[in-house]
Amino acid sequence: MSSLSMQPLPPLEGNPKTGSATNSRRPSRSSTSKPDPLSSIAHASASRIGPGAHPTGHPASFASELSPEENAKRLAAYAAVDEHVKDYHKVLGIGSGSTVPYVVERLCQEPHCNANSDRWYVPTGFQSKELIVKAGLNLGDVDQFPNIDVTIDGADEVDDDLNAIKGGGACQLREKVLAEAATNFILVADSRKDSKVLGTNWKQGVPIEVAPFAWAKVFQNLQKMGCEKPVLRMGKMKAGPVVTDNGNFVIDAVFTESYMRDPSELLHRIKMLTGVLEVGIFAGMALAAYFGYPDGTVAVRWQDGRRNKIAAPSASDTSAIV
Ligand SMILES: O=C(CO)[C@H](O)[C@H](O)COP(=O)(O)O
Repeated sequence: MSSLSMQPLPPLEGNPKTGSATNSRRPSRSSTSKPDPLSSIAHASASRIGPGAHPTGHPASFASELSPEENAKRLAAYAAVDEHVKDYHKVLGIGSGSTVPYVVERLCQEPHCNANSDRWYVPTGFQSKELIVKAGLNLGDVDQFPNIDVTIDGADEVDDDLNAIKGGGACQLREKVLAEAATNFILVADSRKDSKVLGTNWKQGVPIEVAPFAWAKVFQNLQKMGCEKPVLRMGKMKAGPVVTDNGNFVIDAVFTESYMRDPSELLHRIKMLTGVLEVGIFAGMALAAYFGYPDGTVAVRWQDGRRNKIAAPSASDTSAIV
């Protein structure tokens, strides 16, 4: 994961105890009225939605400063938003990782920003919640919006059939719920994630979210399935394992190529292990995947096998989208 997604973010405004975000510009209700079920949600303020909002934290002139890899992520994200988000879409799912900030960035630009005042954004975890709140967008949750128009998310690797490995950021449980809830689930990534068979470039294994007390049993069962060396993912700058946004552990499990050639079967076998909450194999879920290339082009692969390429924007186009 790039440092972009790992930048420490300032705390949310709002109730410091609950961590709930509030927008001070929202009209206040009288104290006699019923509690507002949406009071913990950051409401968009027209003045905060628009080209000025930069969820990535970059100033407006950052385009020329991006590395080719970062620019590739940005182009993929922009192309996906431009092709799949329509003004009439009122609920969007926002994924996790270092590519997704560019999705939010695009959504805060003309013409997309014009639809933001009555659109709800559902995050896949802490990071995307912060992106949504900091951009001044309406924050929702999947229990309010079990049907999402479009979810756009990153990927660790995508195979020829658009099966994906996700969970490099340990968000796969919420990511899968939002992928399933979406009418259209779209992946965005740089070209390094584009592969024929899962496990070719992503060597870390399949991320598996497990109930903490069950991790050793799942570990043992993964070994019985043929995973030689499952790894309990450990925290960085923290003693002990990574704890997900849902309070669980993650095991990364490498499987042989023959397993990886049938990701659907592998997903179902792992999911059946007691103690497993979700598996970072997204089989047959994505409608399309957008891969940005360092030369400025974007390759698009579709669920039905179609492929197309979006040409690199000209210098004038690039300045227009910043
Ligand atoms: O699945 C994820 C987090 O759980 C991410 O979407 C995935 O790791 C891709 O991240 P990035 O865009 O930083 O490469």
